[in-house]
Amino acid sequence: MMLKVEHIGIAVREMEKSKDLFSKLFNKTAYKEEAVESEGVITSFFQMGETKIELLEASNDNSPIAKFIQKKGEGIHHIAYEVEDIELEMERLKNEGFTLINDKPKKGADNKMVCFLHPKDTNGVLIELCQEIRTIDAE
Ligand SMILES: CC[C@H](C(=O)O)C(=O)SCCNC(=O)CCNC(=O)[C@H](O)C(C)(C)COP(=O)(O)OP(=O)(O)OC[C@H]1O[C@@H](n2cnc3c(N)ncnc32)[C@H](O)[C@@H]1OP(=O)(O)O
Ligand SMILES: [Co+2]
Repeated sequence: MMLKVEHIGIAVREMEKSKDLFSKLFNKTAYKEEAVESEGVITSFFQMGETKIELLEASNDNSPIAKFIQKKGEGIHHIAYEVEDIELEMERLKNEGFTLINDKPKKGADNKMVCFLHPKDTNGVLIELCQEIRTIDAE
């Protein structure tokens, strides 16, 4: 079951410049900056009540963020939903006919396991599912 919008991902060219911009806009600083090598991204998170804004800069030319910005420019990249049990949700969505981009959950940022649904099945919106990594899961 999808619990809430966990974060909205925004693709940016220059993290420092965008962090300053969003810090001014939100009147608060990012609570975390984290590189996710496997995704070719550097992320910065702003807590916005129940949800977050995730800024994403490409850390290499093969990054999906580099390709996105090259094609569409900076802007909203994805919507992430928090789920209770990511494997169960992936199974449900696969049975509903959605295309899973990764067939197993993978380590994301901010202590989450994540998976993505292809935007061709979701009205052109890249959807990310995330489940908090609970210590028991990590053992
Ligand atoms: C995991 C760390 C962090 C976290 O929160 O924990 C992140 O969020 S990391 C975020 C970056 N990682 C990803 O986005 C992984 C999932 N994305 C992908 O696998 C690709 O970007 C994919 C498959 C969505 C597109 O890759 P492809 O090589 O096929 O690129 P194309 O430009 O050819 O795109 C094909 C088609 O999809 C449209 N597209 C691409 N990206 C998006 C997007 N973000 N939102 C909406 N639509 C998107 C693109 O326009 C093409 O459509 P077409 O009609 O053919 O032009
Ligand atoms: Co994300």
